[in-house]
Amino acid sequence: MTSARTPKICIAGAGAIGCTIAARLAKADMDVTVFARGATLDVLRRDGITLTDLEGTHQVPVRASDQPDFGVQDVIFVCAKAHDLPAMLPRLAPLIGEHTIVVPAVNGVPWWYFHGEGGRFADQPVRATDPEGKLAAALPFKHVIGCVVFITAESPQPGHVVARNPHLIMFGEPDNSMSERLRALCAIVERGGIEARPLERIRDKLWTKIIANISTNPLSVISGATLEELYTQPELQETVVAIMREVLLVAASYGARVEIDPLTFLDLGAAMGPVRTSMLQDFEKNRPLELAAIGDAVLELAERFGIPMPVTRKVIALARFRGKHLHDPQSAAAKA
Ligand SMILES: NC(=O)C1=CN([C@@H]2O[C@H](COP(=O)(O)OP(=O)(O)OC[C@H]3O[C@@H](n4cnc5c(N)ncnc54)[C@H](OP(=O)(O)O)[C@@H]3O)[C@@H](O)[C@H]2O)C=CC1
Ligand SMILES: CC(C)(CO)C(=O)C(=O)O
Repeated sequence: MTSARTPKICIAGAGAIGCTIAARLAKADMDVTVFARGATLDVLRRDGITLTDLEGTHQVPVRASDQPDFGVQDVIFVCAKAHDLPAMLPRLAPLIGEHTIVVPAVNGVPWWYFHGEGGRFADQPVRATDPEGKLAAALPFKHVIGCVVFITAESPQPGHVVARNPHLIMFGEPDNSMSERLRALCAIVERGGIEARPLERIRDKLWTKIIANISTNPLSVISGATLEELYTQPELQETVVAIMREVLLVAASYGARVEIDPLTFLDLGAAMGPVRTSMLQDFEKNRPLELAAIGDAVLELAERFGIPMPVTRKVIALARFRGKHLHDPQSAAAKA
């Protein structure tokens, strides 16, 4: 991002998070193009995005394409599930120029986690998130700005999204610097009415979000519970807290400063209301579950320090079992 002209922004992935960000930025008259596909692409071209958030319902026209032929972009928000990135990221190559910023708005341990900061594991891959090294090969690390998405959103039908909590995204350079481009990115996002915070230690907040996701998303698939239920019902709360304690130890081993204790987590999470996690939404739509980035990657990082995670491991396995059997037409779960 180099000049004072209106920045070109691509939102790649037109689901719950992608449509929320795209609608907010397009509504603020920014130069937004959505990289979408299938039925969603048709809806976006015809009706634009219909976003319901705390400010009401907005119908926002957007440009949309399934071909990366709309020129080099200043910022690309990658808004797909972690397991879809190896197919999506290489397709975005024509949109990436020397100064393009790429922001993966994706839950879990990012594939770039060990890049930029130095330390004991410097430049090592996260195998669970980038098993074949396709992401590292598709995108030079210098383009990446990390982010943590604190938005809750659901897409009941293509091109429609409901996001009823306040919108907050935290951003940070992988090398922890407070760069010009980081501040410029935050200014763009703020113009769209999304609170944007530039951080010097993005990994601290990544861990905060990882703790939220790993302690609730897989358990929501097993139980069908909302965030409010997971954080308040005694039968579920005990497992949520056990997972949080296990992950806090891993986060601390990597030097992360997580300021929220498990009890405060419960209060904050319960206040989010009857939200269905993105993993529960995927389960109900019979889609693959984001367990590699949200679950396996944390187990992988724990193993490097020899930290056992018995509760977390079992809950991930149970969620995987449910997901797998829902996809198997012969299973009782699929026939039910
Ligand atoms: N939903 C939420 O409340 C939150 C989600 N997150 C995280 O944000 C990320 C995005 O989640 P969410 O928006 O919920 O996910 P969705 O599944 O709603 O959206 C993902 C979108 O990406 C599209 N997509 C996938 N692969 C491609 C491709 N190769 N080319 C074009 N489009 C593609 C999908 O298209 P198609 O439908 O055709 O498959 C879909 O529209 C995830 O990591 C999630 O964990 C973070 C915070 C909260
Ligand atoms: C809403 C929240 C925080 C639940 O863990 C989330 O990130 C998700 O649904 O994936």
